Amino acid sequence: MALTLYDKLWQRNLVEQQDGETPLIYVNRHLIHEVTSPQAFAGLRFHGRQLRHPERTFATMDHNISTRSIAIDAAGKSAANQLATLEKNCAEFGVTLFGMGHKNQGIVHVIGPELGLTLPGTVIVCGDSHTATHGAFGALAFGIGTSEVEHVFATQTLRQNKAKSMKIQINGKVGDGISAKDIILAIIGKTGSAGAAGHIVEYCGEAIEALSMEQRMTICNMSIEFGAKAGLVAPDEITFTYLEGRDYSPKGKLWDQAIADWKTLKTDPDAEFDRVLIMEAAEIKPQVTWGTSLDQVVAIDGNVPHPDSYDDAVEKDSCAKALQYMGLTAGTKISDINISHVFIGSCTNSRIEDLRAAANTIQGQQVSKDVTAIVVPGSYRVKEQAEKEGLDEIFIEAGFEWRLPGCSMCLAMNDDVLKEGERCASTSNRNFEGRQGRGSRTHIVSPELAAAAAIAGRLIEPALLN
Ligand SMILES: CC(C)[C@H](C(=O)O)[C@@H](O)C(=O)O
Ligand code: SF4
Repeated sequence: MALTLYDKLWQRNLVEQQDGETPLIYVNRHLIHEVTSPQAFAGLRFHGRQLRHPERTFATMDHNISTRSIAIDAAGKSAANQLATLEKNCAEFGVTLFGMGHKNQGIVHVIGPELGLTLPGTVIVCGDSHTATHGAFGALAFGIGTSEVEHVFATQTLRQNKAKSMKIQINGKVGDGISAKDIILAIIGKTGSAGAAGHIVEYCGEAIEALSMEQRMTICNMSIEFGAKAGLVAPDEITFTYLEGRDYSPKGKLWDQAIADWKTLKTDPDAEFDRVLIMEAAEIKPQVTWGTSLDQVVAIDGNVPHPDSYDDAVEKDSCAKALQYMGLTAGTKISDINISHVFIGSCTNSRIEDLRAAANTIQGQQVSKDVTAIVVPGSYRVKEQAEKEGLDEIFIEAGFEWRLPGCSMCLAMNDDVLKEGERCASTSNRNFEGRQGRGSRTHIVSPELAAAAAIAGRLIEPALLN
């Protein structure tokens, strides 16, 4: 029988499947952070259990750390408490921790791939919804709840039903200046924010194959934002080149064996998907979200929609509510929307290529006097690389703040918080009400568009900046 990539991943990681029971799958790598692990460790302690395979779990501090200082208490007491708890738990249970200022520290979904912890064919879980990011390597990767984190700690397995499959094929080549972020936002605009609910999405087609690993991660990262359980891209030469020589990648003979195995990880030509969506790359323009869900998105040359432009009563209503929350009037040109803040960061767009793209956009120009702009690298390794290339200086000279790695203003769990009514062009992945601070207004965009907006003080197509 012809199999999809997902079928193959499922088969190779299935431990046990009994009639009438939820199947059990093996977990190769378990990533944890300070927010969703404390109760799971407490559960282990309560039951007097150990980790089944402590060497398969890796911890980092990312969500509520300060981006100004590596002091553990720099972002407040409750953050410090959570971070100290993670430190204590990792020491007690024998888990490798990349803590404050460690050279491997960073956002969990940035460090997994860059350390070579994320490998094709494996199952990777984390108590975090953007675990889908790692699917860019042809790994089955998804977020789990805290009680599941405890289950994985204790057994290195997970109870899981097989999901449905969906193929999203992007034909042809994207136009100049179109980024991976624009592709995924255009997909979500087309499907709606529950468009892939319950499905594992495989992204394919010429436009996807042409993407670098970092760009593929941007796409897979946002799979969860239209309801997908996980996203996948079949591993290829681009994947292998990226992984070769990374700290935890296989070496020597094992590397050769791994490559031979990974080459089999692709959907068979006649395999069938439960759903298929086909789009043309050439039709995708730079995207901007105008509302409070990811499918409330238009092209940069478009206008803020009117509630009456929707036939569906629920959509009409959510458009009206979003306009009110966002302080926008229907019909306004997107490029007439002024912004007060720019955030370049998050597990969607804080890797070296994102920072290069943003730096390249602003070269020689100054951040608007009405805008506060921050750049938060995704990890210490990204930060180090960026500084080696002089990107930090380009940002600082233009008037950006160059911060320490972390989740930062993606969800404002630390002290990088917007005030009520402040409007941010953000490279992160969620524009929900209050996401970047109570009453804050978020426009999700690519790194290029965020950088251009910082200079112009308004949402603008990067190509029109000069
Ligand atoms: C804190 C964590 C549970 C959460 C998630 O699961 O996604 C966060 O990373 C987010 O992006 O909202
Ligand atoms: S950067 Fe944002 S989306 Fe990613 S893990 Fe952190 S809070 Fe979640």
